[in-house]
Amino acid sequence: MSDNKNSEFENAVKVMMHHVGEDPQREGLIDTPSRVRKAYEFIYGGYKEDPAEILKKALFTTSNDEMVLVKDIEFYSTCEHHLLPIIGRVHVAYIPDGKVVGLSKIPRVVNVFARRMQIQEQLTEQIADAIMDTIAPKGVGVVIQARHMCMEMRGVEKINSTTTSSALRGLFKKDEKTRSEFFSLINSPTGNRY
Ligand SMILES: Nc1nc2c(ncn2[C@@H]2O[C@H](COP(=O)(O)OP(=O)(O)OP(=O)(O)O)[C@@H](O)[C@H]2O)c(=O)[nH]1
Ligand SMILES: [Zn+2]
Repeated sequence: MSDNKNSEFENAVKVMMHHVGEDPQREGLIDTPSRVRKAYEFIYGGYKEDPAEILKKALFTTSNDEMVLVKDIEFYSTCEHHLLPIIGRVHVAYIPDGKVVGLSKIPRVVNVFARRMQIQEQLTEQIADAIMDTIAPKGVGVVIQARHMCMEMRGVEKINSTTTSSALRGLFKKDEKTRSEFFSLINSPTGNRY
């Protein structure tokens, strides 16, 4: 970002601090606007990345056509209404059709979409659609379980509620057996992790 844009952002942070009753000039806050800018550049770094490009970097030919599930991918996002954290885990499964993707690319794609201003349902769908469009598998299933800080720290103040959303494509939508296999794998305990 240019110096001009950086100071524009940092001035906005000072305005916000002043608005809530702080003195942006007090010693402890002097460097805060630039820290907030750097934190935002990371937290919203997903706008600069292309999920299709990430997935295409590691596509391998296969004859395997059984379900692949990457479970418990933790993520941090922010809701587009209050810019407060959404904290949760994503489960992503797909059934290959001639191609498998490098496993690490799935959490990478989760990060790209999570590091944007989001609502949970859209995040769920974007992950499913990116995999469907780029790998062209027989089907994709994505489930997200998350906590919304805008429902905990403020607003309705419910600290124990969890929101679950799902996006099903191809066989995961059409075939009852695939869908139940997916949900039972998600719900089965991971045990000691191997
Ligand atoms: N569907 C959906 N809603 C969300 C998500 N994150 C936050 N919200 C909701 O977005 C809504 C925004 O509602 P508004 O009435 O415009 O905002 P508000 O006055 O701050 O609402 P309260 O949170 O109820 O105080 C709230 O009900 C939030 O709970 C999300 O990921 N998905
Ligand atoms: Zn919110």
